[in-house]
Amino acid sequence: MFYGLMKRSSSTLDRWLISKKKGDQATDGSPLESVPKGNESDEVTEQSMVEALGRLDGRDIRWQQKEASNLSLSYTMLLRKREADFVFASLENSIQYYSGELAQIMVHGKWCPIPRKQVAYGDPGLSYHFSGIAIPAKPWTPLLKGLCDAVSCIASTKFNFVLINRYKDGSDRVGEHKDDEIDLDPAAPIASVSLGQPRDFVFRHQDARGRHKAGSSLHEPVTLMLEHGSLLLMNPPTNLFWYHSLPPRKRAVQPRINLTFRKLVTKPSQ
Ligand SMILES: O=C(O)CCC(=O)C(=O)O
Ligand SMILES: [Fe+2]
Repeated sequence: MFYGLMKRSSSTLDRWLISKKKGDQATDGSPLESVPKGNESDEVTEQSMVEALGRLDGRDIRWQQKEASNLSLSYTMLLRKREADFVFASLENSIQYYSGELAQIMVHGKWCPIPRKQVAYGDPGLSYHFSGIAIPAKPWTPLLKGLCDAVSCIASTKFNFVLINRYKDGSDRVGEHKDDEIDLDPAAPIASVSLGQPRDFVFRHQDARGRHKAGSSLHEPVTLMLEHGSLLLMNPPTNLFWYHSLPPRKRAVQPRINLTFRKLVTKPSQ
C-alpha cells in the first residue's frame, strides 16, 4: 500500500521515493511491505512498550521521501497498530493538558483560546516560545522518554522537548505557521508522531500565499494523511520556506494526539 500520501502527482519532484533507511539511496515506487506482526496475543504493558520502543531503531524502517523546492519530508509507519493503540490510550489516561494562559495564543495582537489542547514535556528547565507564550516542559514520563529516545535514534537527532497537541475531533485544528522559532536548532528536523484519527496535513510554500499568489503555479501545496502510529520528519530547511497546517475536517470525528519532538537550543531558565 502507498498510504495515500499525495493528492496530486504530476512531476517527478512530486513523487514519493521510498528508501529502506533514512539517507539511503531512494528507490522509486515499489509497494511497501507490511510491517511484521508480533504475537497478537501478547499483552502490551507500559514496561513492554518502553522496551519495544528501545528496539524500534532495529526494525526495518521504510521511509517515503518527498522532496520539492526547499522542502524535505520523510514519512514512515513507526508503530504497529496495537502499539499505537496502547500509546494513544496511555496518553489519553495520563496527560493533563495546559489550561488558562498556557492554552491561549496571540493572533493579530489579540489573545485567543487555542482550537485544540496542548502541553509540553522535556529536559529540566526548557521552555518553548511561540505565538506570544512560553510553554514550559513538564518532566518526562517513562513512556514519553522512551518515545523521545526511539525517535531521536531513528532521526539521528538528540531531541530534548516534545509539544503535544490533542484534537478532540475534526473541528480542532492548527492554523498555517512555520516551526522556525528562535528556540529551535535550525539544523535539526522536527519529528512528528501521530496517533488516533488520521488527519490531512498541508504544506504551502511562502511564495504561494496571500499577495504572493504568483508563486502558486511554481509551488503546488503538498498534502499528507498522517496515519495512526506514523512518524513524519520535517527536515531542514523545510520550516524556513514552507508553512504547514492541520485544517478542520468535518468527517474526522475521533480524537487525535500529535507529538512534535524538537531540539531546543536556548539555555534552560533557572
Ligand atoms: O498536529 C500536528 O500534526 C502538527 C502540530 C504542529 O504543527 C505544531 O505543533 O507545531
Ligand atoms: Fe507546526
